[in-house]
Amino acid sequence: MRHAHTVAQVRAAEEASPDLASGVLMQRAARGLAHAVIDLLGGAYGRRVVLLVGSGDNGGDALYAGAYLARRGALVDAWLLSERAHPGGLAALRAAGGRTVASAARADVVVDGIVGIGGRPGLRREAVAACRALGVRVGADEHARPLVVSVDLPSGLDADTGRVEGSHVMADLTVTFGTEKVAHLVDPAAAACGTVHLVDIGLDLPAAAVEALQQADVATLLPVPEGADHKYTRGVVGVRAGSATYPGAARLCVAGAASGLVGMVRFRAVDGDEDTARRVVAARPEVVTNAGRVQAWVVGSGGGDRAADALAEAVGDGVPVVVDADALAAVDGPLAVPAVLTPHAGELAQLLGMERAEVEADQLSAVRRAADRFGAVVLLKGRRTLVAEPAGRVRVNTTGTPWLATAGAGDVLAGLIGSLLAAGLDPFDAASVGCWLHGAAATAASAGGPLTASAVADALSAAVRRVLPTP
Ligand SMILES: NC(=O)C1=CN([C@@H]2O[C@H](COP(=O)(O)OP(=O)(O)OC[C@H]3O[C@@H](n4cnc5c(N)ncnc54)[C@H](OP(=O)(O)O)[C@@H]3O)[C@@H](O)[C@H]2O)[C@@H](O)CC1
Ligand SMILES: Nc1ncnc2c1ncn2[C@@H]1O[C@H](COP(=O)(O)OP(=O)(O)O)[C@@H](O)[C@H]1O
Ligand SMILES: [K+]
Repeated sequence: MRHAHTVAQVRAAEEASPDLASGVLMQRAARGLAHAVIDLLGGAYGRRVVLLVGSGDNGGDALYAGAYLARRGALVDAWLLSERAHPGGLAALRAAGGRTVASAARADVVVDGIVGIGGRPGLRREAVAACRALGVRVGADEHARPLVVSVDLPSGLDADTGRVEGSHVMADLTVTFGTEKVAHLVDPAAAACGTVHLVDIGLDLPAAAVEALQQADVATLLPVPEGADHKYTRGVVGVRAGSATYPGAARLCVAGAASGLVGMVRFRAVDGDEDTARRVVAARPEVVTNAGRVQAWVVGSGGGDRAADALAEAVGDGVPVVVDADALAAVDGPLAVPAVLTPHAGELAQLLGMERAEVEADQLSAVRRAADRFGAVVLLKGRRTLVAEPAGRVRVNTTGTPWLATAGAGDVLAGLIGSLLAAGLDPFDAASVGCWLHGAAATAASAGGPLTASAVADALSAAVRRVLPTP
């Protein structure tokens, strides 16, 4: 599991550490930072390193790391952006042969130690000017540029929210200490961090504010059939998707549900259209269309106004339900059954009565608010899909590829989550395991190139197989 903590949690853990006063925490951080820079450059000797140094301990980390790099033969210049700089770090850099400069124009790597978790969002004018002089990307600028390594977090980001306000550094690599911060995982801030490398400095931390499943976590959560299981004990998922007007949505949602994680898939079109059902069975002969019990419903896209009736019928069965696409318009308060709502930003904006841009700018707070208001697990789809539950836990998904932004991919995801619910996972686990597998299948099927929703569905079983221990 990857964990992200808030600044307050990190500060409290640092205060409680016996290694704070002696400066040992900072030495661990600086050494980890220097090693990450050496790994990125493939060595230190003869490399031109420019440190951008602010007034606080973030600049101190950069200076101590600079001293370490200088001792290994790098040419290290520290551009001090404030009248104050960490005195111990500065002395160490000078003793190692590093210089302080008031300008610089060229570097193999720029180490961004302007500001870390002690900063307010946005960059000051002199910091922006220094970045521009070195070709460091600030926000959306695009120039020829050196590699940029940010210390703890790209300067100018808000550590705790995932929001971006004002200008900030765009990093290739962010080296962080003790734990990840919310900004490393949650978009749009996460998109500015590049690769995130965590250096363990020995902090004792409480439960995380945000977490991200890793393959080993998914392996422990996956429903796996046991010796005496039969198709009904493994779970039956019911799919209500598609209609005479939109038969494709039915096929895709069923394809997501039929990846083999449940014993059976039952199907009925949102409008009850028999021809849609015949086409689904023609494509997937294992799907059944007669009425019968299910352990979870997926009520999804392609049904227009009829989706409201389908959702009411599904809720009437008293089993958990995945509410996707057209069915989301029928949700105006908590449902009578455990539910996973799966909006994209536009649909979540409608659910909350906000603008889409507001949701995209503050995804974490929007998804938390929706989970609270609807008393349900809410999954906000995007590059970094968020899953929030009413009690406050949040997971962020880090698998996937931008090629996954393709029509029908959401239908596949809804079906997959429904199958995990029917197999017995709770809504929070079903939603977060579902989007992990969906992203992993997409990455494998894309192999760096174009993707269709059908190809994602076809890759699901293999994605599950790769997670399971080898027999
Ligand atoms: N403590 C520990 O054990 C460890 C700490 N560690 C490290 O310490 C870092 C936190 O250090 P910190 O608390 O000194 O704050 P920090 O982020 O350097 O900024 C402080 C100063 O910046 C300024 N400033 C504010 N906003 C700004 C802006 N927008 N743009 C520009 N400048 C701005 C403002 O000063 P001002 O200029 O206003 O006087 C403010 O006081 C943490 O991220 C990690 O790297 C690691 O070594 C692990 C062990
Ligand atoms: N930039 C991106 N990078 C990775 N995944 C993305 C990106 N944009 C969207 N996605 C994913 O693509 C899928 C799109 O789903 P959705 O918007 O519901 O499409 P549709 O309604 O056409 O099925 C979601 O799983 C979402 O998380
Ligand atoms: K920084």
